Amino acid sequence: MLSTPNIIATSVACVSLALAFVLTRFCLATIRPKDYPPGPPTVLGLGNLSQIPLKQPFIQFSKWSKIYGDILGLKVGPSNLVILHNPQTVHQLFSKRAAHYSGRPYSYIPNEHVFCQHADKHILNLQNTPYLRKWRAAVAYLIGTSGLKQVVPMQEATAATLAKQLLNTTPSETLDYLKQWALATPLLAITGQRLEERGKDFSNRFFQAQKLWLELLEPGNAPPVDMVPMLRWIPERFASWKTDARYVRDYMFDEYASYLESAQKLSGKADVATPGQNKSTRFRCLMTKILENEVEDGRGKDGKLGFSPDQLAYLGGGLLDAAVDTTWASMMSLVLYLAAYPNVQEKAHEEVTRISPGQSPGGDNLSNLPYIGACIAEIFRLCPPAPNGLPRILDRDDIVDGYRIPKGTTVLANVWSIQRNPDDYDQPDEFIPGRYLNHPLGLKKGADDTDKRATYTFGAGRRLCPGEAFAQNSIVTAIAKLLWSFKIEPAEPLDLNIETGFHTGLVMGPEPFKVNFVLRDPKRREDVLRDYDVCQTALAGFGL
Ligand code: HEM
Repeated sequence: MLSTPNIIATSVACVSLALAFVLTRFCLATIRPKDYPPGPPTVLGLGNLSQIPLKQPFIQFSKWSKIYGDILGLKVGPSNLVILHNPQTVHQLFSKRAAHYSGRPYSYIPNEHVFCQHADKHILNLQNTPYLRKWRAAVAYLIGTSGLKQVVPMQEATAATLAKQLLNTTPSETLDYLKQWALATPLLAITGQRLEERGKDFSNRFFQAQKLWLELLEPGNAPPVDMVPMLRWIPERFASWKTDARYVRDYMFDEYASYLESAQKLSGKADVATPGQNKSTRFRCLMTKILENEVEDGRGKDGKLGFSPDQLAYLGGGLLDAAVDTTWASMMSLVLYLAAYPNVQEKAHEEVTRISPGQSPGGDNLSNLPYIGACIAEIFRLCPPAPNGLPRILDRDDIVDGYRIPKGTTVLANVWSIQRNPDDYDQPDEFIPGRYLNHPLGLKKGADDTDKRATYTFGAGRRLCPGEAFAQNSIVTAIAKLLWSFKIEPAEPLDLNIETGFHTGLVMGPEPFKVNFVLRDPKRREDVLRDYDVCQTALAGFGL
């Protein structure tokens, strides 16, 4: 029999041994694995964690890629992080090997404190499963190039509302109107709700939830609960991330349900009889269409596209959340650059007045604006709202260009760096929209275009953003109407420097700036108001 002191000594020794084992295992896991892609030397216990800047890490990744190569391997504590810096590898992994590179990494806070019982329904968290394919099939048809026609009047109406609001604004209010516009368009198209009817409280709650949500998702803001599980047990009064997560969860829970409710109401509505048209003009938002199973060639009628009410609520809510901040950031960058480059703005204005001399542009005219399209493409290249894209998780061991990438590695594409590569783009740091008129991918003469895309701002492969065409149309419509009526003038010196003039975070956009929207001609005030009325009448024709 052991005496009490011996039992205590043995227990202490066992616990110490167990702790030493866990610690050693942890430290060994922070060392670069064999044949892993090269990167800066690691520190025992931390890997490269202490060397990765929290602000705009993509700039440091880009610098490292010049030293260690296009496939950069880092250790974030015990986890593996691989960052791709060339389009061919992005294509090879995200498109050709999509079966293994299309899941999203697990993260404790979103899963256990935000999505909770709905973790298997939110697009941000969907893994590479048959449900992801069903989700994307329903959405791709409705907001892809072919399904977008019905949304055009909504995009025109929210753009006309923005122009009307900018008639009576101060430079400090401008960005707020752009923000409301970025929410109004997808809110109407996806959920059938009009922002005017939901009011300021809803809009405040929406943007507060987005802000907290993006902060929670941004590495370094919340404590590293994925790496140090003990931190999960800290009580809420010492862990503000728990309060923030609750705010976001409640927003999703309440508002996603309200989106479903309005979609259901629209589903029950009778057709609207519009004089001179024998076809139904009743408006059905994207969620209503899915509810009615009205998808390409009746594919939905056999039940394959059926979604449960909770699934549909999270489909619409997740889609809306993904649409707003990204579009707002792109629109702000575009306004910022047009104000800073008056020559480019003049050329874009001339293009709009050429195709629509007497009235604010709309309808088919909007698909005939190559220079404005080039300005937007150039903004996507220079100021991608997600400079590192969204992370993918590798679901098996893989060999890439001779390097071994272990299962469970998080893989990112450094979009910012890829789109500023001097081998591909002339004067890559300059705002030169004309490059997209000279070459469909904006590439310089002689650059290899194999497996390259015009932009990586919307990602690549199986998880490519399904809202690309929707965002593009919304921005063209709004900027064309604004440039037709207004001149955008700086109200203060503008900072275009990515390190000082742009905020960091999961969605990157310009720091607040001030510009004036000056009417090009006092007579245009009437035109703006008339355009607003025309667009409102068009909405009424859809029963809205
Ligand atoms: C300029 C505006 C936008 C930008 C820059 C943008 C960018 C992105 C990026 C980088 C991704 C990740 C892609 C990947 O993993 O490869 C993404 C995903 C997504 N985007 Fe967008 N997006 C924009 C607008 C929109 C809009 C308007 C919608 C909806 C109407 C939308 C819906 C989504 C959805 C649902 C996903 C998740 C797809 C998935 O995980 O399978 N986005 N977006």
